[in-house]
Amino acid sequence: MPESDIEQVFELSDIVFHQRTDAGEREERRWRFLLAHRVGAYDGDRLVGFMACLPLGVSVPGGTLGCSGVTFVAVLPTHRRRGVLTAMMDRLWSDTAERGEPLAALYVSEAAIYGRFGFGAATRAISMEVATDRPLGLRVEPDPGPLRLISPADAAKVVGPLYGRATARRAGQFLRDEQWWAESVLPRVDEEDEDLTAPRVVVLGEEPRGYAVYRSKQGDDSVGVPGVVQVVELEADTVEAEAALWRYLASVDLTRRISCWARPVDDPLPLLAADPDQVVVTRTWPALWLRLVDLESALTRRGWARDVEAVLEVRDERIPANHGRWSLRAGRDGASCRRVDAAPDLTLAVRDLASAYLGDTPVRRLVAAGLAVEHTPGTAERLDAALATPLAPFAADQF
Ligand SMILES: CC(=O)SCCNC(=O)CCNC(=O)[C@H](O)C(C)(C)COP(=O)(O)OP(=O)(O)OC[C@H]1O[C@@H](n2cnc3c(N)ncnc32)[C@H](O)[C@@H]1OP(=O)(O)O
Repeated sequence: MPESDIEQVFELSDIVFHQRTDAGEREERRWRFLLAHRVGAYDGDRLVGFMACLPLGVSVPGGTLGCSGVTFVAVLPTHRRRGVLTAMMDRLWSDTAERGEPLAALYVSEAAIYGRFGFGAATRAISMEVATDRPLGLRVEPDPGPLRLISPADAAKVVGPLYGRATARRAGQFLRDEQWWAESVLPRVDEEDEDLTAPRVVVLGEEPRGYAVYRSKQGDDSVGVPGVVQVVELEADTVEAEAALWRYLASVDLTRRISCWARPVDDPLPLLAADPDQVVVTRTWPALWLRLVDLESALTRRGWARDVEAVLEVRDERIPANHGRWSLRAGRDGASCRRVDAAPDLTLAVRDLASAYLGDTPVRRLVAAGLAVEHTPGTAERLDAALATPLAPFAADQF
């Protein structure tokens, strides 16, 4: 879709998402569309469908892979249920193959939409609330290093390497450049809640060992509304550094609550809290949805924790190049994956393989649910051991 049609995208998305994007906001949001591969569907000259595919890199066990970050999917209400989204998805598969991106990922508006296109929920996130009307007691000694607030403009330089290390440790994280830090992680205004302050970046240690990005909101005691610290992200090299950052966030004056929209399911804070009632996990939700667009490449270019050999029969109704039987030989020294006619050890749909790919959903659970069929007993267990990751997969970035 040509750049000159970006204005039409705003008109389309305002209708579809029931919003009004004024001229200033359009200017601020343009960067994403300029960065993206844009797929448009037209009726005459009129844009009736749109999808933005951001050229991203995502961490997988042992490395990073090219990944199309699909966002702003919209079809005019007058043109829905005629196959416009389906046609745009088909275009995405051929484009990503050309660009050499083996993966695509998205966040859903409605969970029922994307399974049919081969996407599976591949990471989960938790939302947490921390009561900070009293001191936050922790069961480890926080890192005593100095804390300093830095300008968001310096974030990429100062904490970028820390984020890079966190990305290498945990699958599902997206690579960032300076533009991504500035526009996506640290935009001045929060699109969801304009009462939140601009983001603050607090850094622990002269040689940074951890950082947190947060916004805050003034409370109103006269009506019993507490001031809130909203954590955007927090990364640290050690649990002591993590504890120091939580203690700081819990001690911000004139606030009585920390709210976190998305944290990894293995976030240590609920375990660290001396009073577990102070830290409440309010929700666990399927977060990033993944699509293995190039199955062979996706399977051979991730690291494997253990040796495994199996013939996988993968059902993929949308991408014929993936559909069929694959002999997977994987282990710590690498992996190969080639087409075979041999009898399968395990049969599953590509969307379910995507859910297992970053180590989130165990294949054994898919078998127990009747979504994968184990022809050779023990295959699911061996696959799970090989797919396992030390940390739960998680993406801090939303797009
Ligand atoms: C990653 C993101 O950007 S999430 C944001 C997604 N966008 C929205 O929710 C905005 C509002 N909705 C829309 O713009 C459109 O309805 C879309 C994009 C969800 C669907 O576009 P359409 O062109 O209508 O989809 P299309 O006609 O290709 O439908 C394909 C299949 O998906 C199904 N489908 C489409 N939307 C939905 C839905 N909301 N829930 C369940 N199934 C759905 C269709 O029924 C169809 O199935 P079928 O072939 O068995 O009949």
